Amino acid sequence: MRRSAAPSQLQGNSLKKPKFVPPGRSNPSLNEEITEVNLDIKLLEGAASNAFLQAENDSGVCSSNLLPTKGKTREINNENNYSGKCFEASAVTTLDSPPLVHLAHKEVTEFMGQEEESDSLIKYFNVVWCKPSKKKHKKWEGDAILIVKGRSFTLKDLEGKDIGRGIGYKFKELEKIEEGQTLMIAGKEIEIMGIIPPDDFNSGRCFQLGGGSPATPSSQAARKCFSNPFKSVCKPSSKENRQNGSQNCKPRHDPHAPNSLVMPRPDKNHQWMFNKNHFPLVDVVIDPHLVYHLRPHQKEGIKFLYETVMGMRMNGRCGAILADEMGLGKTLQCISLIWTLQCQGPYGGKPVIKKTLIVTPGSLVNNWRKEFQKWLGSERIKVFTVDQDHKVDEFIKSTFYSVLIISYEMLLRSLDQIKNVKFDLLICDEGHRLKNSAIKTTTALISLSCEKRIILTGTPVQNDLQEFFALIDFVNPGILGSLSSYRKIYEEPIIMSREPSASEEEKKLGERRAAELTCLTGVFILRRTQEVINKYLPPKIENVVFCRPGALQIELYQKLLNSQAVRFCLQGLLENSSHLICIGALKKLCNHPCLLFNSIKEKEHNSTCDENEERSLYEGLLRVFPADYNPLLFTEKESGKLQVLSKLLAVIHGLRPTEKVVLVSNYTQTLNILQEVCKRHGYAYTRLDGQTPISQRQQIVDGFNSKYSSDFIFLLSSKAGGVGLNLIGGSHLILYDIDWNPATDIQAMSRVWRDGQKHSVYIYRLLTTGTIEEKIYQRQISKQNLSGAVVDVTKTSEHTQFSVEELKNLFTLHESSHCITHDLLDCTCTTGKDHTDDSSEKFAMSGHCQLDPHHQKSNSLKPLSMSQLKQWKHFSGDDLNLTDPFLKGIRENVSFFFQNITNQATAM
Ligand SMILES: Nc1ncnc2c1ncn2[C@@H]1O[C@H](COP(=O)(O)OP(=O)(O)OP(=O)(O)O)[C@@H](O)[C@H]1O
Ligand SMILES: [Mg+2]
Repeated sequence: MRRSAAPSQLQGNSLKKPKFVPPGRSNPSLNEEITEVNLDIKLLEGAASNAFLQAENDSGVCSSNLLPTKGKTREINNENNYSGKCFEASAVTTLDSPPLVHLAHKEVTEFMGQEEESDSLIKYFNVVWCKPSKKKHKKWEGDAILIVKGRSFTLKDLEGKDIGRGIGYKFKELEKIEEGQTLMIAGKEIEIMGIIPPDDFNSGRCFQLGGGSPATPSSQAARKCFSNPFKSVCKPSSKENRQNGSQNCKPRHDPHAPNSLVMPRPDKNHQWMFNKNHFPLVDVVIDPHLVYHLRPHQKEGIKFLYETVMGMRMNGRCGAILADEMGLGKTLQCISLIWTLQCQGPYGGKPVIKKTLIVTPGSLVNNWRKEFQKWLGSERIKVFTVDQDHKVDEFIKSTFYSVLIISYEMLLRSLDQIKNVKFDLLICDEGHRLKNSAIKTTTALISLSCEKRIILTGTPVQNDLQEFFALIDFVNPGILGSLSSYRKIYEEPIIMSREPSASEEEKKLGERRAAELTCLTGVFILRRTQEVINKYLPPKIENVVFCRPGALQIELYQKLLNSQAVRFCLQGLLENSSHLICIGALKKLCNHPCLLFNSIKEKEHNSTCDENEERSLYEGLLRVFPADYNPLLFTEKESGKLQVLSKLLAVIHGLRPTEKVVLVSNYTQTLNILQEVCKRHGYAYTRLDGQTPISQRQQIVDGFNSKYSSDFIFLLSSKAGGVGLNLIGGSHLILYDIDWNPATDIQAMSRVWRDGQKHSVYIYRLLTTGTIEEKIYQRQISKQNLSGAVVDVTKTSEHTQFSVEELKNLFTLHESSHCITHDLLDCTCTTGKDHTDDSSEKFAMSGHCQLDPHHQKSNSLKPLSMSQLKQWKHFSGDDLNLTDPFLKGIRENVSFFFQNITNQATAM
């Protein structure tokens, strides 16, 4: 887009130009409400007919012109400067500028009669605007989008906000608008910079970069991002230095060697921006020592990271999100990048970075150190990990280390010191925790001046598009504009288009905006799914096991459902979060009745009057327990799941005595019970939960993974240690309970099926049949709201708000069903229903249902959908044809199984 003098005139009057912000730089001063962009088309369509009604209510309308009179132009002006004033447009012509069209008057009477002007007459233009002046060199104040339909127009700034509107112009004048023309509208002088194709408007692209493509440096701020990335490393050099430099300018490794991995060369534009000293171009070649180990997707990933942090993919924007699914080796890709940039660079071979900061969850600090050691040995890169005995000070004082690895918690504590260090590269591992820009960790990291930022995450966005914005804005600040403009331009249309009541028009707009957002952010986000490493991994056998509840559980469950508290919830009589207390009690009961017993006792001893609901929930429950009930002496048969678990452990131990089990729960109290079961059966175990000191975590993990370890079971709290851990010592993973957020469960399940795993992996997810656990599972697999909109945007964690209908469903026990999840699938097979031997045979022969044969079975770690679940094999617990030896061993207490095998061809 030709931009004439506008950008050059920005200098020196920053206060007045906040809206001249390219790639949607945020404009915090903008508080006014923004007109809904997604309704533009509607607005414009309605504009003609509603014009007079609107005018009457619009404070910006000149009252004397309320009823337009013949020969007068009506102006609607939203700008404060002009508010309430009737702007009489006058011809302002300068010698050099193109002739200014004075938009002239209209015939009001004609106006109403000419509504038939068709939709196809909507036109969009890029413009720059300023206050009217006769000066030759205009002081353009901002970019804007001019939308013209028939006789009406709307002028929007790049945040999507209306900054001017008008109706009633002579059709001819609006029709003949062309590039370079200057107009006076809405009290502003505008220059038409170019025509915007309708697609660019509908996609929202025109609001970014003033209509330029992401790869074109089209604006001031985009150029500003080209701040010399090498300035700290590659000092401006004298002629002499340059010559010396040139002599050493050979690639560090042979770019022509077989299997060499050479990074893409910067293009002319990049060279012009960053190689002012005209150093010779040198190939950046990844150390063959590393290349030897790299998987193909990792080679691609390194190229992607290299190009992104070098500002080669997007106008000097240096932030990247590597969102590969879990276990794809994001750590190795980053280590390769660090090692490369620390030793090499494209201009004269000068290294690009000196110091790197890696921020990671506490339990992974030592895992990073180990990975550096694993791939680069201890001599190449000197890595400093912060812990209680090794403080940031030590790193600062020494010139020995180039990489600082620190936990998020420690970062907050040492922020002041860290701010004093010049880091050239910042890597945030498990960076989805930065999804909230208000939290301390995010603000702390934002405050670091480092431009090259990488977020690593296996679960990029768990909740919503605003969280997605926070991640994007962290790595490439301002790229999506301010939060308010992002909401108007992307979030609202996308969400609106997914509402069942969305009109065709809204649907289309939402789709286009989603596509545009994907396109815009896709330049610096890379996500590969687990499929890419499947072939390097052993088979995975995933089972969902529906466990029959014990008699005590059923009785207590019914009592809970009949309690006054639950009844009030269902009648919508309780306003606060008492339904969560009911849900919590049911979940505890599913894990084991003794957990519920403990809660009741606890409430008995220290209840306050505002806990009436909880007491009413528990009323009469103690009588259901045996009189001498001792929670410490709990039995396995009291809980369906515990009974199955106990059998399962015995079967695994019996059939595969050398294999190990990772046993996961979300609750420490439940882990205590599971630990007690280990003790009772004499199983050697180790445990990692929120209480485990960070310094000990890696040791515990290493111990378990070691082939010399005698531990049979690893007790893991998914919330504390679910992310990032490598637990390949275990080949069986049992999820004892279920979380509302599928990402938590997926994270936990991904700990064992990853690179380095030698055995077939067995995953068991235990659910209590007919209970709330099944409902949560269904919610996990059926809720896909925004999935696929941008990245894996899955809105699932909203578990605090339920409609009465939803609560009714949650608070129902389905005693007679073998598996309500299967009942819901509308599967024609008779498995799980009362069936004869015949029917079970029929099912066994077909292996599994194929109700949806066109649906591709996916091995990716995305939350399952109902239709994917239909593809899984399923068996009732009493299926005589059950061949899986593990399932056979536990079938007695199981009402139903779902099973899915990945990499079956090589299944052992
Ligand atoms: N090319 C490779 N060859 C062999 N092993 C590899 C390779 N790449 C990675 N690994 C190993 O795979 C395991 C998983 O890697 P890593 O921890 O980096 O995964 P990740 O992508 O960070 O997953 P998560 O999202 O769960 O943290 C590690 O033990 C790592 O050493
Ligand atoms: Mg990781």
